[in-house]
Amino acid sequence: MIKVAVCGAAGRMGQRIIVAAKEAGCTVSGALERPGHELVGQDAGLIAGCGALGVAISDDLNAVVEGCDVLIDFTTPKVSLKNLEVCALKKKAIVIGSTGFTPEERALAAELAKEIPAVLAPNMSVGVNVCFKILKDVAKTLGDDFDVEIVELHHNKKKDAPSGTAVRMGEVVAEALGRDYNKVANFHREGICGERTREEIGMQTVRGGDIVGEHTVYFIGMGERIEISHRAMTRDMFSRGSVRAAQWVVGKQPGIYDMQDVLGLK
Ligand SMILES: NC(=O)C1=CN([C@@H]2O[C@H](COP(=O)(O)OP(=O)(O)OC[C@H]3O[C@@H](n4cnc5c(N)ncnc54)[C@H](OP(=O)(O)O)[C@@H]3O)[C@@H](O)[C@H]2O)C=CC1
Ligand SMILES: O=C(O)C1=N[C@H](C(=O)O)C[C@H](O)C1
Repeated sequence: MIKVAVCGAAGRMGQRIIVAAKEAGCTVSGALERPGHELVGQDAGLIAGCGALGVAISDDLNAVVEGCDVLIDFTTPKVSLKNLEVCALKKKAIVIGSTGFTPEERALAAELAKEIPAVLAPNMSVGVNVCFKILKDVAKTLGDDFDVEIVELHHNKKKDAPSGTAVRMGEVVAEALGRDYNKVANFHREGICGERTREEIGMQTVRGGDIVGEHTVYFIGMGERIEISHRAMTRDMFSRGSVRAAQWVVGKQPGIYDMQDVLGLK
C-alpha cells in the first residue's frame, strides 16, 4: 500500500485527490497547504468530505515529503518546482498536475527530475490523453490544407490561460505538422489584424461560471471541418488519474514522465 501525500489539499483538485486516494486503497500520509492557510491543522479527510483520516493539513513541506512515498501536487508552477526540489533531495517520487509552466520552468522541472521519477501532465484524464494520440494522426493526415484553431472553456477561478491541456494540444498538432508551437501559436486577434496565415494555430480562451474543462480542436478546410472535442463533467477522472499515476511512478527510474507513459499510449 503506497503512502500518498497531497499538496494543495484544500483546493478544488486536492480535496478530490484525497477522496480518490482513499478509494484506491492508498494510505494518505500527509496533506499540505500554503503556510498561513486557514485550514492548517484541520483533518484533511473532513475537509475533503470523505470522513476523518487522522491526517492534519500541514504547512511543513519537509516533514510531509519525508513521510510519503509519493507527493501529488496540484497547485501552481512555482510551488510545484519547490516541491520537486524537496522531493529530489529526499528521493521521493512526485506527480505534478499544475499547469501554466513557462518553457524555462518546464526545462527546470526536467532537470530536477533527473534525480527522481516524476510525472508531469497537464491533464490526467484518459479521454484527453487519447485525444492527444488521435490529434497527432489527424494533423499528420490532413497536413497543411486545414487551418487549426483550438478553443478551451474553464471556470471563472482558473488562473492560467490558455489551459495546460490546450497548450499541449497545440504542441502535439504543431509537431505533427513540422511547426514550432512557440512561433505559430496566435493568442490574440483584434482590429485589422490581417488574413490568417496558413501556419498559425489560433488559441482561444473562454472563462465563466463552473465549467470544469472543455477543449475543442478545429481542423477547418474548404467546405468541411473536423472537430475533436473533450468535455469534463466532473474533476474525478483527473483525481483518479493522478492517483493512478502515483501508483505507477513509485519505483520507476528517475526521469520525467507524462500520462501517455502511465496509460501506455506511447
Ligand atoms: N493535470 C490535471 O489533470 C489538472 C490540472 N489542474 C491544475 O491544477 C492546479 C490547481 O487547480 P485547482 O485545484 O483548481 O486550484 P485551487 O486554487 O482550488 O487549489 C490549489 C491549492 O493549492 C494551495 N496552495 C497555494 N500555495 C501553496 C503552497 N505553497 N503549498 C501548498 N499549497 C498551496 C492553494 O491555496 P490558496 O488558495 O490559499 O492559494 C489552493 O488550496 C491548476 O494549475 C490547474 O490548472 C486542474 C485540474 C486537472
Ligand atoms: O484548472 C482547471 O480546472 C483545469 N486545468 C487543466 C488545464 O489547464 O489543462 C486541466 C483541466 O482542463 C482542468
